[in-house]
Amino acid sequence: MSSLVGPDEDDPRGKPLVPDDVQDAIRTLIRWAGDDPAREGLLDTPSRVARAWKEYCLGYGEDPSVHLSRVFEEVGGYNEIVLLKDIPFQSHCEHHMAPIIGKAAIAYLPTDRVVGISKLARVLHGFARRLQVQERLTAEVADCIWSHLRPQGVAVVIEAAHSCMTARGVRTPGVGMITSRMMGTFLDDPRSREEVLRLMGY
Ligand SMILES: Nc1nc2c(ncn2[C@@H]2O[C@H](COP(=O)(O)OP(=O)(O)OP(=O)(O)O)[C@@H](O)[C@H]2O)c(=O)[nH]1
Ligand SMILES: [Zn+2]
Repeated sequence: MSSLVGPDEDDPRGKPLVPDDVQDAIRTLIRWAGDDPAREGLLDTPSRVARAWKEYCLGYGEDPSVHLSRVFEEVGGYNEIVLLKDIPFQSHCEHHMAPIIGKAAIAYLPTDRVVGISKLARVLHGFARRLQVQERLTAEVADCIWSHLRPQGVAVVIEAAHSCMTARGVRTPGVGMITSRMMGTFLDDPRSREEVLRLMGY
């Protein structure tokens, strides 16, 4: 029986098997789009597409907050903004399942503990590798850091291009969507907010 979780033991490259009904669904889509799923070039496409989608959606298999469980408390009393900016990410919009490609800036004002900076990017990717709207992605990243790190403030700004607007529909290339979520100090204190936005380059 085929399974999406285990490796394909017949395949030396260990690719996961794709269930027949998933492949059939992609064949139906190819046919509906106007091509012949039985032609040679498309024979392996259904399993490739399915595996690609499993990879785009890896976030469903993880709890991004686990990345924030390892904290460092010996930071020499550092209590200023920590900012990771220009973090590239990819997601897919839940309306069209089309790529969202952008960058994020994630900042927090620590209380008594910090996390390894790579973990902020891991949290972002954990939520981005799902079907999303940009507003929810922004909120989920900020809320996760807020509730698991308990800092004085969190600021997340995401800027992205939506392929559903550039490659189809309104077909307006070059347009960017910006979303932000400010929490704690960055929400309450205009000067902290200004400072973090300036450091982010906005
Ligand atoms: N707010 C928000 N809207 C999004 C996001 N991603 C895609 N959309 C929009 O979702 C909307 C879906 O609108 P619908 O009218 O249901 O779908 P549609 O007929 O395909 O719309 P068009 O894209 O205008 O052709 C579109 O306006 C998209 O631009 C997102 O992350 N946030
Ligand atoms: Zn879309």
